[in-house]
Amino acid sequence: MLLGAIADDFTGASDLANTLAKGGMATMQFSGIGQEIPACEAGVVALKTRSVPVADAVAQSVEAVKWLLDAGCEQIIFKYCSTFDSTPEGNIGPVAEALLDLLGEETAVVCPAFPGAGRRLFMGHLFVGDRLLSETGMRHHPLTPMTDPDIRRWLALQAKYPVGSVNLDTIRNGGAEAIRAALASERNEGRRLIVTDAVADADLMAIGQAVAGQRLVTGGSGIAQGLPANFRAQGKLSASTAKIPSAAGPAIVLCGSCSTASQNQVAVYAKNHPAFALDPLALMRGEITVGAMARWIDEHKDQTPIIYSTAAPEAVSDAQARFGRETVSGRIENFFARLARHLVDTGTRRVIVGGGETSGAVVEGLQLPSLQVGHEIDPGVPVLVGWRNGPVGLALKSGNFGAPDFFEKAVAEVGQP
Ligand SMILES: Nc1ncnc2c1ncn2[C@@H]1O[C@H](COP(=O)(O)OP(=O)(O)OP(=O)(O)O)[C@@H](O)[C@H]1O
Ligand SMILES: O=C(O)[C@@H](O)C(=O)CO
Repeated sequence: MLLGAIADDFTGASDLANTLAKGGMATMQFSGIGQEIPACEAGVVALKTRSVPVADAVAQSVEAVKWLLDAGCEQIIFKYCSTFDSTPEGNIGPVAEALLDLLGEETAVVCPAFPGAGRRLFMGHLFVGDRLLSETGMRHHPLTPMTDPDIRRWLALQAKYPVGSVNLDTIRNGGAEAIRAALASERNEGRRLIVTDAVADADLMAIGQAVAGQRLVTGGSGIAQGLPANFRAQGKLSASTAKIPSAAGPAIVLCGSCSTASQNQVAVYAKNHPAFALDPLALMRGEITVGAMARWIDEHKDQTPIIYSTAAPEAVSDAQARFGRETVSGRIENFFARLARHLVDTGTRRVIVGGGETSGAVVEGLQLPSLQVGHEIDPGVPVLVGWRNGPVGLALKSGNFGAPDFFEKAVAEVGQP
């Protein structure tokens, strides 16, 4: 393995794995660490550290990076959300600093930009589409409300070392060489985490070139766009990547995401497929069992049904107020995980999941330690293949990613070699 990465959630991991695979690296996604490592050039460890206490996030991240270094990785990516999901305490700053210390590096770029998904960083300010981050729904995120679009200021709250920046003028006027000089100048001023602008893929390619040989790079999946070329230039990549195995058989769509994009995607898919709305209140009362759900799915399996807990914000708040946020989330995630395991053990071979936490629960429920990464379905969402009594095809969709017809496309593409 040449390039190793840790991602702070599961859909984020497959987003990054997708970028590396598109860049021509044979890429694997790992659920946690410690498993046997199949032959690959890039490996992305999916963690669930976005919203855990700072000390846990740091400890898990350091442990995972040590594992990647033992596997031979020359460069490490710390992948976080393209909307910089974090609180004034962390976890992005403290994890990045712990990794700088571990790797013996003085600086690392900080670049959440992902222009393909509308996330652009200009003069240190993060935009989603044409709005500043703090003017989008992210302002009201239940766990990581993003109330300041100035990533330099937000990161400075979390970081113990001074924060620096490289702006777009430098990138556009001088390319990789100017970026390297600007990073060196920031380092000489004692600034260690360097917020680096990028509004287009070409900016990310230039930054990628500039950070060749640096041990740590941090950002959204966009920051990885320029990295495979560095390894290719050194003749380290194999010319051909192995095809992923096909996974033929019944498919199921499971959506636990309540994002605006997911609500629309569920509505579009439900027009042409059997759809079961999982009522959290009925689930809490024990009125819905995995067995009964599986029987309903079996009756409709020829039409690839969708099971979703996706609901409008008022319904989500109502369920949370009655039972507590953690309890409801945990019950729904646990239900999806057990359902997925039951279905896969009884013949389902393709599983499409909406939502980062939901995806983490399902992959852990299916006990899939390693996933091969195939082609892209929509920006940031690749086809994956794991192994549980044979190949299992998957797509793990981040809440806000994907076109309105994402689920239909995923059903058509997941399982294809
Ligand atoms: N109807 C509901 N009421 C209360 N909680 C719900 C409901 N439906 C889903 N949830 C919970 O909300 C959370 C949704 O998080 P998840 O990460 O899966 O989606 P997301 O936040 O849209 O995706 P991402 O993290 O990729 O942006 C899960 O913990 C899920 O169990
Ligand atoms: O970067 C993103 O937006 C996604 O990969 C993600 O992390 C969603 O949770």
